[in-house]
Amino acid sequence: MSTPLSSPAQPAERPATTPRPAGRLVSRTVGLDDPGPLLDLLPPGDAEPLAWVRRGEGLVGWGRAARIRTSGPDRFADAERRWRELLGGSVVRDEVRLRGTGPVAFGSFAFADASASESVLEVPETVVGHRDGRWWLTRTTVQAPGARAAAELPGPVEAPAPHGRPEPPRDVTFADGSVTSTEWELLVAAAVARIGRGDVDKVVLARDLLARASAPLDVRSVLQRLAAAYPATWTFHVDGLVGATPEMLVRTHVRLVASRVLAGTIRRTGDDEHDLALAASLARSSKDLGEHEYAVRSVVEALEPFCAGTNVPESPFVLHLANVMHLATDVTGVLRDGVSSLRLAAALHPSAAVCGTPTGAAAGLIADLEGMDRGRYAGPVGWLDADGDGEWGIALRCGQLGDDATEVRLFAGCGIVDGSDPAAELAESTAKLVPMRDALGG
Ligand SMILES: C=C(O[C@@H]1C=C(C(=O)O)C=C[C@H]1O)C(=O)O
Repeated sequence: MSTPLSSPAQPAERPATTPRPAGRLVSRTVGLDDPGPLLDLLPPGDAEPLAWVRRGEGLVGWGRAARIRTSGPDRFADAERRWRELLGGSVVRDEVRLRGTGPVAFGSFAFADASASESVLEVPETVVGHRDGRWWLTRTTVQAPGARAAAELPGPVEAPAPHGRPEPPRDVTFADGSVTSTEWELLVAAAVARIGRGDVDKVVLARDLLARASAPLDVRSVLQRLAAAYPATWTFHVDGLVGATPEMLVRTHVRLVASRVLAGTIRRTGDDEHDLALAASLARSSKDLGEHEYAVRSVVEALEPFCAGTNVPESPFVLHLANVMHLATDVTGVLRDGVSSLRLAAALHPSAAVCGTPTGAAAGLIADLEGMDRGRYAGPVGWLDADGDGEWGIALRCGQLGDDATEVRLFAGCGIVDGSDPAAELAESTAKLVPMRDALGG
């Protein structure tokens, strides 16, 4: 957890790569009986547990077998190359052979090329996974060069057991981040003016909020609350970035690829009947449909070069979450050949859902207007396996813990198009902060 809470806009003054851990990766996966809810298995003592869970399925991990840190414009390619290097000469015994078995790396990548935040791939010592009625445990070690790997495959371990309830966050207070609400509305107005001048068609502007707790937060409690309140999302924690995202940038399994695109949002009122009427109006809103179309197009255009065919539904559906509803489109495709999920995430990032259209001009406008480093917010977060398959969500509805875990920097952003109203966008961003605020008890 080394990401600073302050947000310098200049690039990191460190080499783009750090030396990889030398040695041979040795990994073994065995089947398990139902060990209980995945998030309950995370051990209390581990300050950096790893999680990727939706509706009780997914992966959790702890302990560290290896860590890859990188930054800059080549962060995706660099991380992937070093993951491949680590796997070169590895010894893997996988007795389960499902999606997510064998050695896996959890990852989180910075939004911007120039970000001061590092991007990471974390290879845990222990992973417990659950999918389609099966459970498994993977143990991974990186052995010193020259060790006799076959003789040292990690042996069977005790089945993991649920731990007691983690301490909930206490006395959390919230303060403005880089800009106040009023200042942010002015930034939105400035963005609308730039759209009016024809500089961009759409730009996604974000703001941050600082949460402070009176004692270090137990991230397991935040994860459990998020997962309970937002079951349709992917609840994640990687290297201090914790959240529950509804948006799947890209998921691959063998040659199938899928992406869930979200753009176009309306707040929920809590009154079901009224919310249904709002959902219908969202599905007819030309502003939201236009904003959504930009996002879908950016994903399809980025995927097409890798696909033998894609399937794009003609119109979006409305995804209902506890705090907001989104226009959503599930894009699917068949991949041409062995392209990894991380390579695809790199090609899709940043989609118009979190950056804008056209991408380059929107990214420039974000850098000009936002006045903060997004860190790993709105970057890809997820996991990949030894075959390159994996799941990469967009890190939304999340916060970055500070070094001592008493501070969390929360983020939320909104797509701005011609005619966007600053007050309405501020209200939308406030609604998008609700999952993390509630999980922190605020
Ligand atoms: C940028 C965020 O959300 C994105 C923007 C949306 C919008 O503007 O309608 C909807 C979903 C996400 O793609 C965020 O939650 O911070």
